[in-house]
Amino acid sequence: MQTEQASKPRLTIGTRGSLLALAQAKQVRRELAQKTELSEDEIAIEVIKTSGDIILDRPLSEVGGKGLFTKEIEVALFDKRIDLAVHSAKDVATILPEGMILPAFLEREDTRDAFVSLKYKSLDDLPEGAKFGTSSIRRGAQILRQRPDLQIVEFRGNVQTRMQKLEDGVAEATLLAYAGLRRLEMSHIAKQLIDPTIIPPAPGQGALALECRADDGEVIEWARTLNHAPTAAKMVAERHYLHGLDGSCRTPIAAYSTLEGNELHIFGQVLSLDGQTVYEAEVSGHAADAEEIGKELAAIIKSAAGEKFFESFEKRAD
Ligand SMILES: NCc1[nH]cc(CCC(=O)O)c1CC(=O)O
Repeated sequence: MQTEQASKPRLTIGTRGSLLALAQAKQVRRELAQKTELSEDEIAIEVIKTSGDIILDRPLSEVGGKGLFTKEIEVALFDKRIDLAVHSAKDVATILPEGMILPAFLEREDTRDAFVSLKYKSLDDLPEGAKFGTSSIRRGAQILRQRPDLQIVEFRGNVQTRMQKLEDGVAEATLLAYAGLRRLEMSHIAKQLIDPTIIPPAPGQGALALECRADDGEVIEWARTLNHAPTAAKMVAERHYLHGLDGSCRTPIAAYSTLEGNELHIFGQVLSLDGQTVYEAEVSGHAADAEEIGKELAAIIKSAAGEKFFESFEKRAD
């Protein structure tokens, strides 16, 4: 672990060490310095390795499980080695460890997935049977739904590693969160932005979540200055929807929510791994009822798909 700046910081932010995670932590430090009495050099950034960063040689769906990219950071929060964790909201499990809260969600970036390829301009443009790289079961299922002829290949690692894999011919194309590309100033590598009404993103995609100890009043107050209420309403709906479906990261689950005035709308999609079975539904309501809206969407999809459909994912070998 390394600590950047500040010999005696007033606040220590914990983050994963990827370029994307560091960019996100620095954005939070910058915004805290603008909106609170803290200055940038009073805020340290501590890099923490998570199991998701360490276990790189196995498919993500096998390593799976909740909190793969967050657990070690939460342990550091608990041990008071850090005071505030910055996460990609889509990596945060729907149930937090005892004593932790999410005091704020930052304004959401573009939620869409981006099609990235060296040779091809769009998903439709890929030749018959081409190799498509992704370790996300959601993206794999959604791609196979659109293009059953494609061959899904395992594709782990950070954005730079995945670009190298495209160069090496491991796959002809991949999908990456456009928000991540923008934060890395790499949005130019996106060849096509995917329509979220056809391929909805992962719940939480594109938003940053802050996590801290539930009894740390000062940090909660600082963190709340960064909260973006419309984003928070969408996160509440999307996270309750995911929880209602038991988002164990082994079921392909997607959601796309929008907010017009106080009217919150959420579209949910659940697929079989091969993309051949798809359940979709949508629910609208007042943003203040975000929790109920998310739960209702999960209940509708759950009853349409049936318990057996969800159990089939849990039983897959580890
Ligand atoms: N699972 C890894 C992960 N977690 C968050 C992002 C992107 C950034 C975001 O959604 O805010 C990514 C990479 C990707 O999906 O391309």
